[in-house]
Amino acid sequence: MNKSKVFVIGLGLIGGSLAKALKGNETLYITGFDPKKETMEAALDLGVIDRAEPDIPTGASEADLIILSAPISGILDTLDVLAKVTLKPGVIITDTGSTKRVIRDKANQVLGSEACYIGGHPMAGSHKSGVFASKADLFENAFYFITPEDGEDKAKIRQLEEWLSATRAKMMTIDPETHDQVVGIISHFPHIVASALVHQLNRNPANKELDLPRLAAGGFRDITRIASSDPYLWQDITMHNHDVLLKLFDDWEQVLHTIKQQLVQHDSTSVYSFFEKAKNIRDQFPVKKTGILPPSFDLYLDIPDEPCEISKVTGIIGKANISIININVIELRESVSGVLRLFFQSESARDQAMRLLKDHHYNTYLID
Ligand SMILES: NC(=O)c1ccc[n+]([C@@H]2O[C@H](COP(=O)([O-])OP(=O)(O)OC[C@H]3O[C@@H](n4cnc5c(N)ncnc54)[C@H](O)[C@@H]3O)[C@@H](O)[C@H]2O)c1
Ligand SMILES: O=C(O)C(=O)C[C@]1(C(=O)O)C=C[C@@H](O)C=C1
Repeated sequence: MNKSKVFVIGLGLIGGSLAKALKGNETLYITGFDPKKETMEAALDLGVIDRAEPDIPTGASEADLIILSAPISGILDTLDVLAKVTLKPGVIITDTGSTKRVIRDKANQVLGSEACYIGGHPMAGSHKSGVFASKADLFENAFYFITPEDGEDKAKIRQLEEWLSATRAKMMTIDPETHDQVVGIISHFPHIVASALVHQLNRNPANKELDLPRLAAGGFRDITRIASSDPYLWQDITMHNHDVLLKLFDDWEQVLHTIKQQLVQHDSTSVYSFFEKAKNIRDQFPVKKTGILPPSFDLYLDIPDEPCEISKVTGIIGKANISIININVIELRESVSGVLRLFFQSESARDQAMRLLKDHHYNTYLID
């Protein structure tokens, strides 16, 4: 069979996950490049790609689809490199960058008019980075933004969507400007807020004495999970969506100012409305299977108070190559058996872990 060649440039979390998903399509042959030698080797060893390319021009010149999945600055640099390569006629170039306007402008500036660049952005990810965190099902049920230019050849858009359909994501066409505003609200600004909450905790004098992270319960952990993301990636994203974010700071300051004034004035009715309105809106969010806010699938189990009990549990799960995204020990005091709460990224991972632990005679249960 004459396979179409997909060349993935940047084999981290997103490039690796896309490569793995696209490998599920037998009509595609996946090649890859990453400037980090150890990432290339790992991508080959893990079977993420079929072939490692020695450099970008070599891989790009043979490709039918080129996917740019480096950090945004790397995507911009790669466009400069691609501009000097003789590409196959009909090749489609897409990217996964978290902002779209800057990349579209650069593609228009450096690629010839015959080149077909169609922007893309899968709306799923993680606070983890790198090829080892990549997963074939990362994008399942998530939205996948496609940002073609007005007048783009419809057959090309269909072809790209068909190749990307192996991700089982939901394709949505949007223009780059609207895209950047939308992701500013639902992704970029929340990352700033999550990191700001961590800074707020850290600078409070009580932190020195009481070690506040130790005391923080689920709420603080949930809302700040994304603050564990790669700082370089988020410097890069926020600097490339600068104008949208500055406007959102104005909105944010207004929201905080309003609730602050209500508290200053002891206006309990308005304070109630503040929380009630947010709850009503939040409660109507559609339930997601995976995607923008990957839910955690939690498993509880009783553990005896014995040395190394937690590492025994994580060892059993780790051996089966199942990732635990978080662990919480509930009421484990000396000589008293406790409850361990394990968080998984998917229902199937949680259920598999449950079966394994049952096989090892642990008492496991689910709580809604
Ligand atoms: N992390 C997320 O949740 C998420 C979600 C959707 C989209 N994105 C976007 O996808 C892209 C990749 O993000 P990621 O999370 O996979 O990051 P990552 O750090 O896991 O992977 C990036 C990879 O690109 C490589 N790289 C760095 N500079 C390069 C260059 N100049 N040319 C080629 N490769 C280069 C790195 O070595 C690394 O392997 C970014 O543009 C990001 O904005 C990220
Ligand atoms: O789930 C996470 O950890 C993410 O940060 C994923 C997330 C997001 O903010 O929702 C991050 C960046 C993207 O471009 C798309 C998705």
